[in-house]
Amino acid sequence: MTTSNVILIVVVALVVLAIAVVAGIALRRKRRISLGEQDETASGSEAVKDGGYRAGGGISLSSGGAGTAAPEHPAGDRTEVEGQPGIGDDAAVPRDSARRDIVDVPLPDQGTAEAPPSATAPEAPAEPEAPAEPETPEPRAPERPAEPEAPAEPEAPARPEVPAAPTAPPQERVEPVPEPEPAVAEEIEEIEPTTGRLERLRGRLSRSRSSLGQGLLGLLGAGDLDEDSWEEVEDTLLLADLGAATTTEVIERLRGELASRAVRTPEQARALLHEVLVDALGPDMPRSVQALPHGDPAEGGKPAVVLVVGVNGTGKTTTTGKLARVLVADGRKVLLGAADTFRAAAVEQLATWGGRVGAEVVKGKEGADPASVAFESVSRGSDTAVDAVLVDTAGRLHTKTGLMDELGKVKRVVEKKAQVDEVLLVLDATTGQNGLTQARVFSDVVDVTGIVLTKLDGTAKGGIVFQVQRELGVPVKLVGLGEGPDDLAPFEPHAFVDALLR
Ligand SMILES: Nc1nc2c(ncn2[C@@H]2O[C@H](COP(=O)(O)OP(=O)(O)OP(=O)(O)O)[C@@H](O)[C@H]2O)c(=O)[nH]1
Repeated sequence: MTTSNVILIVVVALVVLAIAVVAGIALRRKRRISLGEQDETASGSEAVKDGGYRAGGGISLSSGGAGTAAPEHPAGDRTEVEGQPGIGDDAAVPRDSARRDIVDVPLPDQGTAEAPPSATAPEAPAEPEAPAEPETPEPRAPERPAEPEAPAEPEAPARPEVPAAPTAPPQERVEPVPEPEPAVAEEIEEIEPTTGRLERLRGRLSRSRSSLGQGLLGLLGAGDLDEDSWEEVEDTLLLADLGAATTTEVIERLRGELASRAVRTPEQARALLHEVLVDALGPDMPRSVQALPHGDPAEGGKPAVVLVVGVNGTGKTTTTGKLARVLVADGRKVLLGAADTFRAAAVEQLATWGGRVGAEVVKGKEGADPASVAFESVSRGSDTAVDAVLVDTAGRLHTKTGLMDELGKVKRVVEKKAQVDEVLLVLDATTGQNGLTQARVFSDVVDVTGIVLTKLDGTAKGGIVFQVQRELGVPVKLVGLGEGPDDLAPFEPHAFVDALLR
């Protein structure tokens, strides 16, 4: 072999080696996204919006449409339908798959005497059948025995929903409620304007902001994103309670967009993250609270009816009181129905809220039938031409079939008198996944139309907002950000994400 041949072979070998090295680097670059270098000229990036928590308006109020229907589910799939979902449990089950419907479980009680809506209402004849269970709810603890899960065959037809004759009373038996006391004319407090509340309360989200917002920005802005980094992003989202399905969706979008948009700077990453998170919050979902009357009540219009439901201690009474303040601040006349008859203190608590804004409160005796209190509240509200009747119901464990049936009955009885415009489910954001399980059961029983997520000021898991909407297909309409009387804010996806990423 000549010297020139040897040189040729060496040169060829070096060229092949160089090609291999260049190809390897190129491949590796493709898998990594570098955000470390400043590259202001990178194309496709959008101007970074200032991350201010700006709530454009106050709490949006509207009149209910004809019949209150649960909103369409925004996601194609619904995950984790039974029990406690686990991390990584993303088996998709269609939302409309068969589910146990608690409303359809017939109650054994057969009494049908309607509570007279007012002293002048005609006496309702009681049906001869004896009630199979006491109508009066027992005190909260111990709960009354749960009714059988499955309907007993022979009892199914014994409870028609439609009265036999036009003059017949509603089929639900409700007990009379004493005449309501006139509103206590206390000094009416000054109420904070509803506009800009999210801005004012932004700091209350600091725990979620540091764990979710800052955590994500730290990861995305730190530099090269390899597989380990993406796993950390995933963990951050899961720990903030976004849920498996939303987490997967967010990560897939982030990966795709980061690659295709040539995002290079932390600011660009922040803008992208903002966009992806807002989109995951369904910014177009209807979020106005349907608490405005149908026509002018002074001229025969009907008041709006809002039911406030949820498990014990989530903040129902507080939210009812806060919402009353929002309405009064909007110049509305409000009546509060204290249908939480389990706990005398709850009635007094609501009466205090009512007194502070000059709203009449309809109360039942402790242990009275909550359906009759709700019915009387709506009757009284119509008679006194209020704009909105807000009915606070007792906290009930979603696992207690009897209590859930009772809630279904409250709604059905109210519907004999007026359309229920809004059913607000109050969820405690600090309870995480358990809140979702509750939400599903309540949705089945009373067609929840809006979520109020309370105690967001006390949790690092603000991501529950994403999951709750996805799972239920019901918009979060209001958020509770403190115990103060005006610490209730409208939920606005843009402002919320701004606050998280600031
Ligand atoms: N930090 C914080 N506390 C809240 C919020 N909303 C309600 N709370 C507190 O939660 C506690 C329970 O509130 P309630 O309104 O009594 O709850 P409830 O659901 O009516 O309770 P039950 O009638 O027992 O079912 C009270 O101490 C409230 O001040 C909130 O947004 N943030």
